[in-house]
Amino acid sequence: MSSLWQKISKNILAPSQLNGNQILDMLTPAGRTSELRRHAASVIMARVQLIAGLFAILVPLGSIVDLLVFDLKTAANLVGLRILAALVFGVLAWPREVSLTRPYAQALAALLVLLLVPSLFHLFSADMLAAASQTRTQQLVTQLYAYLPTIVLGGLAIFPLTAIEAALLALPVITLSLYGVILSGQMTELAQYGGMLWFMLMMLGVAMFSGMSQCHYMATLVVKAMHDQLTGAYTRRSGEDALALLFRLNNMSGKPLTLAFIDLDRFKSVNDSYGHEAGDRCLRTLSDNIRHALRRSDLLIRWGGEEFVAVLPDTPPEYVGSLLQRMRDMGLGLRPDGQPMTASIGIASSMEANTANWESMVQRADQRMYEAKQRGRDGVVWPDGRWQKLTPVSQTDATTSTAG
Ligand SMILES: Nc1nc2c(ncn2[C@@H]2O[C@H](COP(=O)(O)OP(=O)(O)OP(=O)(O)O)[C@@H](O)[C@H]2O)c(=O)[nH]1
Repeated sequence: MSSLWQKISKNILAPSQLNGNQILDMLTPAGRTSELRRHAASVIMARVQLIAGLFAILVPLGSIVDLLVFDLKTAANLVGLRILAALVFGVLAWPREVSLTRPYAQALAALLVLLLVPSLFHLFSADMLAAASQTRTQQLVTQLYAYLPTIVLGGLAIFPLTAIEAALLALPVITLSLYGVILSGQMTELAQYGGMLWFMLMMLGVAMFSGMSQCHYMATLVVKAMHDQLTGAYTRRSGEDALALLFRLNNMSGKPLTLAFIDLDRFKSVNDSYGHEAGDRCLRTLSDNIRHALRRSDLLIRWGGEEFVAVLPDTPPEYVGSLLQRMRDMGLGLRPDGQPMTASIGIASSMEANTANWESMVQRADQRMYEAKQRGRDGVVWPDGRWQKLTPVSQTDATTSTAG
């Protein structure tokens, strides 16, 4: 058993360089970050809408086959079912607002409806089709209808789903399909019945593997695209998206959102005197230290070269004092000459008058940071215009000893 596991880990897992956490992430969505969840939701929703749009057109067109192959009553019933299905597909394909609070649940619900429509179609038509299948052509078309749920399971393969999600979504499809088969009395012989089930499970297996590898690929891409390579903070672009979302969410719930615009002081001199590599190390240390001081719910965005924006949801400006205290206790890191790095900080709050959007918040925080520079650096300018020195001279030595 242990040699089998060794072979699997050496030949299957190792080449793809997956660690335990990544494998777990492909099995269950439990550990997904909110940004990954949001991204997966938008991919799933876009694909559901695309397929539903196609089906809304193609499903009614299939009526031609029904009218050519079956008697008028059966064909009319099938056309009725097709129109109903096309309507549901049309509703699914209709452009809609993405849920702000639960986009992932919304996407999975839409996907479940997409999967259930063909399965229900099969369930409601199976009995009627079995009774109406007299000729060879009719039997052939009926058999094709019986493969609908299997095709649906195969279609799951295009969605970035974890193994457990794919299995749970497949469960109602398989159950309805088997129920339809039993109901129609088409496949009473065990061999045929089992063969059908086996085929469905194979399709599900393929869909699970495809979904899992898409999950892994998506996670790798999202992390790479959203985070700055050097500092690990959010990139400006992904940070703006996250900030826009947090602004809306905090506004909706009436909670305050606070921004701290942080700009390293006299950073050019580090590059000029010690080189770009040393400057990069300082930026990494600064980012690590700020992130350590932040809470899990806060974001750090690298806004530009040595400028960072800390986004603090559900935080009134007066609570930012404790963040600054933590940053002060930890220090921002040391310059190559051993001196503590300092920063100028501007604070802005969503609770200030005339704060229509996040852009105006960033603009205010930026202006206040600039003001902090002009007032001597190493300090904070608050929304009420108050100026506060960040590292009192008497504490500089203590900061030096704990920093970096
Ligand atoms: N090493 C390194 N330097 C960078 C990076 N991005 C921007 N910089 C440098 O950051 C420096 C910013 O300098 P300035 O805008 O003049 O600001 P400053 O020297 O920090 O002075 P004040 O902001 O006025 O305190 C420039 O020398 C940039 O080249 C980076 O990714 N790595």
